[in-house]
Amino acid sequence: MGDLTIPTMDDIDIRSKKVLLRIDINSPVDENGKIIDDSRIKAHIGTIKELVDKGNSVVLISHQGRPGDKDFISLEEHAKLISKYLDREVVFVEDVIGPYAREMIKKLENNGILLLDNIRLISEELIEAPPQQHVKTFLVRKLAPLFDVYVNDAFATSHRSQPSIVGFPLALPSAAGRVMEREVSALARIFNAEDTPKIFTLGGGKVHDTIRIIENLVRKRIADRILTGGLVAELFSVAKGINLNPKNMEILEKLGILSLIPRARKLLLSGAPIEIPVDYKVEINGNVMEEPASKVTGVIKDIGSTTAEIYSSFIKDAKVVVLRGPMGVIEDERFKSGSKSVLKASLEGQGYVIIGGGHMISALDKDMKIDSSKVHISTGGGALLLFLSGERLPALEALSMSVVNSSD
Ligand SMILES: Nc1ncnc2c1ncn2[C@@H]1O[C@H](COP(=O)(O)OP(=O)(O)O)[C@@H](O)[C@H]1O
Ligand SMILES: O=C(OP(=O)(O)O)[C@H](O)COP(=O)(O)O
Repeated sequence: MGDLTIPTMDDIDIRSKKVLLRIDINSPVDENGKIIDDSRIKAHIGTIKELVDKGNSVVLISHQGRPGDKDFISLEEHAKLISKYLDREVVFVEDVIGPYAREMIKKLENNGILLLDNIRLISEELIEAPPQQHVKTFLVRKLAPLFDVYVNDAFATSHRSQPSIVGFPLALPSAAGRVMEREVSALARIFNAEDTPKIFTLGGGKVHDTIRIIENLVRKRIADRILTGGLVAELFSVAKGINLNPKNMEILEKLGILSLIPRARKLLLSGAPIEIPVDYKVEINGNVMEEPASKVTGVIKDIGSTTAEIYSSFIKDAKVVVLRGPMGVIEDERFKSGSKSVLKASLEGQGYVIIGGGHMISALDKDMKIDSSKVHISTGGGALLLFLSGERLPALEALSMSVVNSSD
């Protein structure tokens, strides 16, 4: 897979084997624990189908949420959805490494599919440690001997150095699944020096994460231009000395964003190519208005139409456009237009487009034409940005350490 030297499913003997397949079907759920978006489940169907069609028996593992959180639930509903999309039986096993799970795995016949329960029921899965340590966990020692091959298709979890991600590659012949392969090869294009200018459109609410990414992008000179939106734009506007009025400052303060001002200032003073909005769409007493950035009186909810136009013209000339995090509060239809404009310009432009993060993807309209040869919609959020900012992903490191073809 390019110069990343990661084995794919084409590089290992993977017919009529017992395969342990790590997927990421961690999905948003409602207050009753019901899955409300199953796009991550759908993404893995191709990999599962290919493995089953090659006569393998497949045991699926995934996490869902984190212990203590409302979305930390069993994978029973996930099994039903996988079964529906595959149009084959998927047996849900209410166990992970106990005798029942191991017996079910041993008994599994060719072409059979099991989904074990939430891997984070095993506390070891929450520990971040190197592969050499994780290969010694109960989780890996109990499961690895039951399999011939490990396949990791969980790109969206590849920034975690957890046992189910980094432990198994040291214990079994391993490969990247098709989702992982597609993600990495599409994203590796970003690092092609010839593909310039590269434009990063970064918005949304995870400002602490995003400033770290921007620091990496600037230090490594990866981005030719960074267009900011959402709360990220507000931070950089304040750092530039623009008065956003007390209402917006209060919101930024409550979210702990004001503490990031010194870092944002340092970036701006270093000459980083960071663009901020010249106007905003604001809400005043329930009404929507557009105001120049220097004279904001309402609560900022989106970039303004002049900013959307300027951003769109930059985007249209780019060779690579990366979009992550919406330009505004897209849950409210009235504040979706900034995100839609930059998405539309990206899809209409000549450049290669990478869209990540659940919110920006949900702003894509059904009638927006997506040319799959130049648009990559990533399953990843944090993993995507870390990869693009040049950080090494533990999942890929571990796969590159695995012994290819040792199953022969
Ligand atoms: N100006 C703004 N003020 C408050 N929240 C905003 C603003 N712009 C965007 N957001 C919020 O950011 C959230 C999405 O950000 P984030 O979780 O970082 O994106 P993603 O899910 O794509 O990774 C949305 O809930 C949206 O309402
Ligand atoms: O949803 C995920 O990450 P994301 O919110 O950054 O896309 C992955 O499933 C990783 O989950 P985690 O952040 O609980 O380790």
